[in-house]
Amino acid sequence: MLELDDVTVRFGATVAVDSVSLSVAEGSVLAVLGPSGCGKSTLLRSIAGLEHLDGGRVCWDGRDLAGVPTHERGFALMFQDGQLFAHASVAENIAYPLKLRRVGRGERARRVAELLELVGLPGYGDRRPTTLSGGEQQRVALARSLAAEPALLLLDEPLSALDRSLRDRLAGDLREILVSTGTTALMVTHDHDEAFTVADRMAVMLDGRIAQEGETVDVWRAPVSRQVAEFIGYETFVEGEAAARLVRGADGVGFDGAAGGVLALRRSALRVDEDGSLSGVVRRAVSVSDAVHLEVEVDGVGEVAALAEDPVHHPGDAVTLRLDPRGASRLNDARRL
Ligand SMILES: Nc1ncnc2c1ncn2[C@@H]1O[C@H](COP(=O)(O)OP(=O)(O)OP(=O)(O)O)[C@@H](O)[C@H]1O
Repeated sequence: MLELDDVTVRFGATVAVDSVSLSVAEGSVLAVLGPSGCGKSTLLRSIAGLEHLDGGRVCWDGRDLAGVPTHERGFALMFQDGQLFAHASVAENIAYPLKLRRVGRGERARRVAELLELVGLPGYGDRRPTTLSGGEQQRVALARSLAAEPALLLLDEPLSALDRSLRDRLAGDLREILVSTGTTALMVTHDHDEAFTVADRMAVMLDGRIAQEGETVDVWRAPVSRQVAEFIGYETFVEGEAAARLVRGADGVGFDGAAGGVLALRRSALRVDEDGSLSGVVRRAVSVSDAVHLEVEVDGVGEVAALAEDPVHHPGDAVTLRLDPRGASRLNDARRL
């Protein structure tokens, strides 16, 4: 089990990691999710032993790792660009950590075949990394990271260099591979969908601090602050009477406008529906791959982000919306960190 206790890392006047405490249980996957510059890579590097800690402790199974060099921690690292050795074959790349551990030739070949199978690239052993697609290269990098059966796998934006559709597919595969191998992992990413797909738990990091940590579904459903909500994809924020009006008649939200607080809504929470109880006027309509993104001025509420299935709505059109409570969350100010 990995435990971080008040970890702090400074670069001059910049506090890149500010008193971070987190744990990752054996066999589970934690995603540290945050915007560019929030300190997530520095946090990962400090776990790997690549940064000097200005405060706090990094412990593995109860043992403080201060003074334990990177190569003796038993952790593996995987980066955005897999950093494969271009001059070596795929099989040699994957076998590299095994060679370092003096695993014999026959056993190495057996493990390489097994790992290529695991990452969906059987028969690719003799290829050079430069002849592979970006997604295939990341699969090879993952196989190499898993070769030595690391106690902890540290993943730094492992899918960021890939295009969207490939990233979605590989995120699902990554999840399956980590679960099937029982790997304990910590992944840093700025992509909330990726965090949701790959991890069991999610820690949202803002300005060097952990703003919220919990099971991915819980963080997804109940962000503790507007900043966290915005970062995980909530787009509309309303309060007071406007919020009460929005949820009136929608079961399951239970928002009392008079009690204060903010109602956060994902775009998917407001859908065009001819039986919907909210009426408004379309201000903007943008078609995306499988839906239409609308901005709708709702009477007595203001402009909200909504979703339509067909591209039949134009600015100025009157529409009615239905609220789906699964995409709505009441931000609880009391729990704000
Ligand atoms: N070696 C360094 N020297 C000085 N400042 C640094 C150093 N490394 C990181 N920083 C600063 O620390 C802060 C956190 O950087 P870090 O790379 O950890 O963020 P990040 O969340 O991983 O961002 P990104 O997603 O853009 O990589 C930033 O303000 C950055 O400029």
